[in-house]
Amino acid sequence: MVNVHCLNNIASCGLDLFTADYNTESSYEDANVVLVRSAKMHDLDLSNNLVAIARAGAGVNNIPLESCAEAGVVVFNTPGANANAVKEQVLATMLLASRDLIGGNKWVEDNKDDADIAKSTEKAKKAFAGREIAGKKLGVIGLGAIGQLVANAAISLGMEVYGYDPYLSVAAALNLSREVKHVIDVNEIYKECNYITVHVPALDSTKGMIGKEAFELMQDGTVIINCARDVLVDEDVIGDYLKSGRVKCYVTDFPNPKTANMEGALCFPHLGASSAEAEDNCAIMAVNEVRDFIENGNIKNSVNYPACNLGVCATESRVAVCHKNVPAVISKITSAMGGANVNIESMANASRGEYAYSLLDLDKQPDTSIITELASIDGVIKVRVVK
Ligand SMILES: NC(=O)c1ccc[n+]([C@@H]2O[C@H](COP(=O)([O-])OP(=O)(O)OC[C@H]3O[C@@H](n4cnc5c(N)ncnc54)[C@H](O)[C@@H]3O)[C@@H](O)[C@H]2O)c1
Ligand SMILES: O=C(O)[C@H](O)COP(=O)(O)O
Repeated sequence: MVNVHCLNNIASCGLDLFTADYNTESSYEDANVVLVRSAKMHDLDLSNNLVAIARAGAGVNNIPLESCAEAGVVVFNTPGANANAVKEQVLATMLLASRDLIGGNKWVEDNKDDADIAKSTEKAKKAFAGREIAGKKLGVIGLGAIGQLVANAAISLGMEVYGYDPYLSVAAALNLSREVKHVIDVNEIYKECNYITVHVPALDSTKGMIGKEAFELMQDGTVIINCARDVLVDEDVIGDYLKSGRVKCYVTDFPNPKTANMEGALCFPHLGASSAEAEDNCAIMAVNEVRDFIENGNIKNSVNYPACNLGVCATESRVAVCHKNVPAVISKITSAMGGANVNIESMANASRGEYAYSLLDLDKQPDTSIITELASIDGVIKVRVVK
């Protein structure tokens, strides 16, 4: 039985994909697999039973990736599974920041008992007039799963789109409209664009990336949309730029006591991925990744271990080894197998930074003594008999 613990609610259509071999009611302490959305895991212990964490979503800044790698816990996310939901939220907030639909709606609420509301509407409406987004310039910072969808949709809505992503993947580049102006200096976006939307992960290198220097380059009336993570924008200084009018509106999906009380900030309670479709997509992708890892040892969409795939095991046994990416580990593993007269029929190995992963298909079931021997090799982190 494989014990699964859900730290957040995970859509049932995903959980339903687990067979009777999985117990989805496990405690966190007993879990072999953890499914999570945004729950913070940095202060949680990683038990020896734990082999995988699947983030049903994109951002993994709530998970201690390095400690997990060090403990042989493979962390997965679900790239692109909630991208359309965020794209739609960005488009909606761009319109809300341009036309005062929220103010207008509030006016109707406040005047709902006025018998002459139809007449007073025509006088009141000028207070809520706005601007159109067509013909305006949108800068998209980060052209991954979400950024590319936002950029392409904005082109369709008649905007002039600038895109910046120094690490743009080939797949993302192929999906991007040719009409998107790909800039190599992000300052071009800060200087030129009326709307700026950010879609990069929260990393040490991206924290505070939209700060004083960026605000100083912007035009008056710039709209900034942050449906990625609060730490990307320097929220200690943006209030000053909202007051001066340099920034017209700061849309954030990550309210905190500062921004929730900031005039000119339009805050939402982390709704980007909260569509039924995105929740289903993420749950299904997360469970499929976990099942392939548990049942076959294969790794796809990990954020701390390399991709590695040997398909479905056709030999007597398969062993998976999480290890350090250092010399001689693999030769010691293969020597241990040879010494025990176990033949390796096929093998896959891949590395990612300091960590590596090996899958070995064997002609017979290895004794527990061989598994113990493998686990004791210097540099080996975790050994699992998959079959
Ligand atoms: N509000 C929400 O509910 C919600 C939902 C999904 C994702 N997110 C956030 O949005 C982020 C992006 O999601 P995604 O699915 O597009 O991820 P992604 O990994 O597909 O794309 C991220 C892109 O950012 C680029 N990038 C990294 N550093 C950069 C830098 N310094 N400058 C410019 N580009 C840089 C990468 O090359 C990549 O193309 C996530 O990490 C998460 O924090 C929020
Ligand atoms: O990074 C993500 O995928 C989003 O921030 C969504 O988070 P959620 O799953 O908690 O809604």
